[in-house]
Amino acid sequence: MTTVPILIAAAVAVVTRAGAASNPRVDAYASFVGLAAAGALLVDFLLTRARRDVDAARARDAAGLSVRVRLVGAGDETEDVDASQVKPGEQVLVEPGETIGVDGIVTAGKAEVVPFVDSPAVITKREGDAVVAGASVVSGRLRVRATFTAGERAWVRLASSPAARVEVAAPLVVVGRRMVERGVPVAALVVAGATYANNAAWPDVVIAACAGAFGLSAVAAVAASALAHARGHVAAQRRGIVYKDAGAFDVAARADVAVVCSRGTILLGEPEIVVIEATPGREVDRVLALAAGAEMAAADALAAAVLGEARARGVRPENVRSALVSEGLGVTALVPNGDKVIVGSRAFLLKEKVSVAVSDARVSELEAQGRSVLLVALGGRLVGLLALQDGLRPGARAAVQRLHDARIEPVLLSGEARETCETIARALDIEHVRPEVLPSDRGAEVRALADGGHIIAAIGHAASDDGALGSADVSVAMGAAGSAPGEWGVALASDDVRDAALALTVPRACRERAKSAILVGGGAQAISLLGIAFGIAPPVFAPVMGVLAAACVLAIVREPTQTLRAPVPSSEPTS
Ligand SMILES: Nc1ncnc2c1ncn2[C@@H]1O[C@H](COP(=O)(O)OP(=O)(O)OP(=O)(O)O)[C@@H](O)[C@H]1O
Ligand SMILES: [Zn+2]
Repeated sequence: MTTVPILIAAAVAVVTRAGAASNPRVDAYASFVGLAAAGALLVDFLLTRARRDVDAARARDAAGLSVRVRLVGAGDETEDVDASQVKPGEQVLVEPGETIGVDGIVTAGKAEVVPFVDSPAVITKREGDAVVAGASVVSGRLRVRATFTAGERAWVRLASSPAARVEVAAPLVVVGRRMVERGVPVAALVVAGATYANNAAWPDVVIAACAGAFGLSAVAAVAASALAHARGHVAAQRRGIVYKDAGAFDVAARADVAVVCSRGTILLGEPEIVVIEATPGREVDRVLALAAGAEMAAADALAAAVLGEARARGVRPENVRSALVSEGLGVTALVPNGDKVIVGSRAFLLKEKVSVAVSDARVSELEAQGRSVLLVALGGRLVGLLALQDGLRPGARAAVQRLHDARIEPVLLSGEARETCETIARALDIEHVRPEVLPSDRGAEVRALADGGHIIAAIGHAASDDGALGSADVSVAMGAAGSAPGEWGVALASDDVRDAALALTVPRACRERAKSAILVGGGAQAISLLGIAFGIAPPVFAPVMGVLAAACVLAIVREPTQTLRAPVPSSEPTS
């Protein structure tokens, strides 16, 4: 973008000097050529130097993945090979102290794993979980079936092919680059036309056109915006955040609403029974026995809590048959004498035509404390209730704060009762809740949020929250890095909701800085173009402005944002 005008201007300078009637302005031509060449070289040097941190980080990432792995052969014997030689579908064994060399799904074993290179966390991985190359086993042993290998591994996928890099393929950068490419000839023509209209001699016209087309400011602006994207991507990767492609990075950067799925995302997903009550004339143990009998058919966290409580109290679950689970509502079953037992939400009991009015006040009270209430009915009558309390996950509050700071509106989406949801939301400083949404309705609920012209991100777990994740503009799937991509725009190697927030706020901050750089550089380009076209500024104004603009835009994108630099506490109080 800068070389052609310099070469043309140099040719003009040489020709006019050699000309019989030597042009008195040839010195001015020469100084433009000299300054333009020096400016272009200087800016190129500055850009290369500014990129060094990104290049170094990527080289480190790639190096961290070149490890030896134990490939499992046909007869279960293992063979030491280079990680890059493993093919998708093959299995590797990973033992304590070893790095997992491929992305994959755990097929056997259980281990404590550092989920990604440089991660401060240790999380448990077991059969069915996804792991990402670069993770390492602390204790235990894993067998992993490779999903992605060599240059397709999550950690290096976007860096290994130059065209796929976020800083090359990000829409903002692509548009900037195109504007520069198309703008240069236009600028040359405009300046040539304006100068010619002023009756200037032909060498003056050409030199002015070259100065007008000398797009150093614009080139620097686009390079700086690309650098902002590259830095954002590297910084996110340092937190175990994997973007599917540059497009996902861009949508994450533009999302202004984050739908947060509650259980397992901001709640621990380990509810405990804190209250069991029986209606007059009934026994608490009987209520628990009935609930536990029915819950044997359910497989979620609430069911696990009920069964755990029964076991802890030595209560034998009622012997039930024909159990029927209604997702997001409750369970029904038949006790031996044929009476129907119903365990579930207030809405579920109403649907099953059980009168719950007597418990309304108590249910509200418990829900106002943020508890989930399960009502228990037998033979069409309410017999008792259970209340469960789930803790907030470490970092939930910090994650919400981060979203607010980045002007991303968090929305809590949950199957829980309104009161319960609002209490949890209040504890986290979330204003908007979408309570009592059945799992099958979550996709529609997410789409409805997008109707206001918002760009919606959803944060949750791949298995339990796929309804919400699948309908968002960009989905952040926790703990999913290494699994088959294509499904989720963003996959986290960690299971930390703070990283989920960073997956949105980091690209957003980078995109903002990239935009500022384009504005500043573009503005400088316009000023030098107009100044030269109207004969207000001499041609050398263009390279001088270009160097200044380059210094400015590099400063704009240099500092990592606070979100990137702030040390993340490894734990915070959970209540
Ligand atoms: N196993 C169960 N037994 C009885 N009732 C249940 C059960 N599972 C869910 N429910 C009822 O359905 C409501 C919503 O549950 P759902 O599974 O949709 O949400 P959740 O898993 O509690 O949390 P999240 O909002 O993150 O999805 C619960 O509050 C409860 O009343
Ligand atoms: Zn807000």
